[in-house]
Amino acid sequence: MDYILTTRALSKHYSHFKALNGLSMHVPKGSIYGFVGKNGAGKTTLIRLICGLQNPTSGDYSLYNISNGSSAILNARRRIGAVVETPSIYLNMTAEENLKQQYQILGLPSFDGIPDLLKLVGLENTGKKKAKNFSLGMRQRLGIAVALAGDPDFLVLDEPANGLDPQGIIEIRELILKLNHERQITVLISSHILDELSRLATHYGFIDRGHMVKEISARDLEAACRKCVQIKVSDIQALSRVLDNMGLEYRILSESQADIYSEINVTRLSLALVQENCEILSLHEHDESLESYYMNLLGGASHE
Ligand SMILES: Nc1ncnc2c1ncn2[C@@H]1O[C@H](COP(=O)(O)OP(=O)(O)OP(=O)(O)O)[C@@H](O)[C@H]1O
Repeated sequence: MDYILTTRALSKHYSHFKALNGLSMHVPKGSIYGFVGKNGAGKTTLIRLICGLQNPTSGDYSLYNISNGSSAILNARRRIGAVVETPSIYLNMTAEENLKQQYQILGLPSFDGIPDLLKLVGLENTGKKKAKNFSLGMRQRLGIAVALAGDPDFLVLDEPANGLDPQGIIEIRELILKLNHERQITVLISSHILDELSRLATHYGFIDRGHMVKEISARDLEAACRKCVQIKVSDIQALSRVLDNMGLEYRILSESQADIYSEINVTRLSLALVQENCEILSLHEHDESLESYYMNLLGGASHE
């Protein structure tokens, strides 16, 4: 797989405190990577390191396969657009003035791209309105427009939905999806709002106390979180025959247990099993959402 960002044993210590502790991370090209962790887990620290705002204590990382030890890392970083903590915008300026300012900072030859950029983030009709009079969602979108000024192919967003109202959250989500689908921009989003992330992310990295607990694709996570009915019976072969006859999808786990993935009619199933002299010993629904998957992971991590 082609990776935009990889880190190897990346650590950042503040005196004796390990904000990042041997972090290993892989952001695939074209992905929307949900970087998940509770407050203080080290998400912003990782972002600050890859943006070159701080140096690692040990370990290393690569952007576009260029190691942070190489002088070419400066060029690789130019391909990143980032909104870290709060959007870098001037509140006394309009959206257009903010973008002009950023174009000048980047030394871009003309302002021709600005109207398109304003349209892309849905701020084309804000005219003379200054950013201080924008809603939080509009400020966040302006911050993203500023981050997009250099035409990056890797966008890094630190908690982009923080403090936004439901409408603002939807607008940011749609913008991120558009950038990813239409412009092939790889996106790294740090967040602890799992429900929102689950609508976007193609990959996840779960971080706890500066350490990567698990990286998993959304597809694999969905399979791991798949809803099913867990059943325990006295005769697994009889169960298998009945489920085959009913055309249901299932997986045998042991001599007495199986997971049934299709929706079942419990009465019909139990009547059919009675015919086969097979007893149901237990039956319950298993639904592991992203939230509980995460809680289970962290529960596991805290006992390491
Ligand atoms: N300059 C610093 N000096 C000392 N400790 C720091 C410094 N910067 C960050 N930390 C600590 O490192 C830890 C990780 O911080 P970081 O900001 O990366 O967490 P985070 O996962 O982004 O959480 P949040 O969502 O709260 O921003 C925190 O405990 C924080 O207090």
